[in-house]
Amino acid sequence: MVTQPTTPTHSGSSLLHRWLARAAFLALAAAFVVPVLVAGLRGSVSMLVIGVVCLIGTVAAIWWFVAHSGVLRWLAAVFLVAAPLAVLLVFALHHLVWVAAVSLGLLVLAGAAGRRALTQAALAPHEATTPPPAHPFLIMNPRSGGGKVGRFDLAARARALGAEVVLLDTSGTTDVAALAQDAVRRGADLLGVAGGDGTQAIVAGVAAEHDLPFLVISAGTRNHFALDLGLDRDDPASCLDALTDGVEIRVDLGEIGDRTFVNNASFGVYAAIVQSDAYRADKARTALELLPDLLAQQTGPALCLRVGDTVSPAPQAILVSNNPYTVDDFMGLGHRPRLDRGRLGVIALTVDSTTDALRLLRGRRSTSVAVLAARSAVIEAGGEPVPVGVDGEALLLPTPLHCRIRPGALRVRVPRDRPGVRAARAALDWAHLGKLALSFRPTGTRS
Ligand SMILES: Nc1ncnc2c1ncn2[C@@H]1O[C@H](COP(=O)(O)OP(=O)(O)OP(=O)(O)O)[C@@H](O)[C@H]1O
Repeated sequence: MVTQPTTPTHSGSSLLHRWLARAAFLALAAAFVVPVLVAGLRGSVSMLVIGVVCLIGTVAAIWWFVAHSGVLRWLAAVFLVAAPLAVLLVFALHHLVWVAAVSLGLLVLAGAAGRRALTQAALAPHEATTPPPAHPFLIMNPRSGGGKVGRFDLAARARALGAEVVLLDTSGTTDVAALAQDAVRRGADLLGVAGGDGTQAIVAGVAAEHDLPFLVISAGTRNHFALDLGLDRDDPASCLDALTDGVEIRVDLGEIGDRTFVNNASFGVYAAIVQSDAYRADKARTALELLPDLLAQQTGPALCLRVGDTVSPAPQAILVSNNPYTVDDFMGLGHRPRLDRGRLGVIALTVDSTTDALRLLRGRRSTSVAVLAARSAVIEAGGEPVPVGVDGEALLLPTPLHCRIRPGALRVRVPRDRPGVRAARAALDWAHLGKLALSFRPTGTRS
């Protein structure tokens, strides 16, 4: 088996966000230096004094604001608001409102650049440059996504790029793990799948076992893994670019018993919802509306969830995910901004009454929902087998079931140019921004 050396690289995005951080500080400094300069050039003593006092005072106030709490922080905040107003007033009296306008513009620019820098930094995974694979092996499911393999001519395109392609015979169930293991024995140096997330998970497990890079081709219906990797879900052919112009990122894998999952394992009512047609079509609202009825009709052994010392004695639904979802919705229908945090996301629903069920519609704030992040979780059901959805595949598994995260277990080869992960608005943290501006190493590494 061949493993390629990995060379850390200054990825375009990490360079970009460090320069954005520096630009934010330059704009901030310019916002205060410009009025002082103009005052000096005009030879106005009052303007110069006010300008210098505000400049020095602002630097001190920023420090007080960042480094202290309580009254000192409040006083610093008052100064930070009052200083620009004082400068504005003095410059207005000297008919130089444009100077204040330029200053204000620079402040807005500093804030925007700073926020953008932190948002990018929060999302950009560390990329490594590795040589293109010499013997890529790809499994393609012609039935996935209603026939995307055929529609996008994926097999011919991949073969033209030097890949060995096996099309699944969907008249029966093909053992995709055995296919992948055989390819590794024959010298494959990359494994990939054009198909649903269930197939992605099985082959990703084999790739991780041999520390080989894995290629995700978004040819399924939902492509949740591809979405959270920042790949193009509308054009699966674009994923093949990774074969010729790709970089590697490392992501975590989830494990349930001896199976690998890339997205989630769902239990109880969640399992039913995840496998429903409404969910398959991404109709989150419809799936949500199913919930009260499903809870009322629920059958099967009672579940018990253990996460460290926390025990949920009788949840009706449990969702364990490879890294936590942004749970603005508790259905796990959101997305995961990072896949390399080394934590499982765990959501448990416990509903004792119809009122509770209705409260669930309020989402995360409902008292019926527990949201946790942990390295492992155990699901018990009195030793009975339970239905589980593993990356959307319906299984019946024996209990107790141990779930755990395998940090950085999977090398994923992605196209250098790709849409990327949807940005969540970052808070403007100047201390963090300062560190970013002064850093000369690539950021976005695992923490
Ligand atoms: N290993 C396999 N061998 C043969 N057929 C398979 C295999 N895995 C899945 N199939 C069949 O292929 C079809 C498509 O399944 P798959 O999960 O790949 O894609 P999908 O359902 O379109 O995507 P998603 O999982 O995102 O909803 C299903 O009818 C399934 O039964």
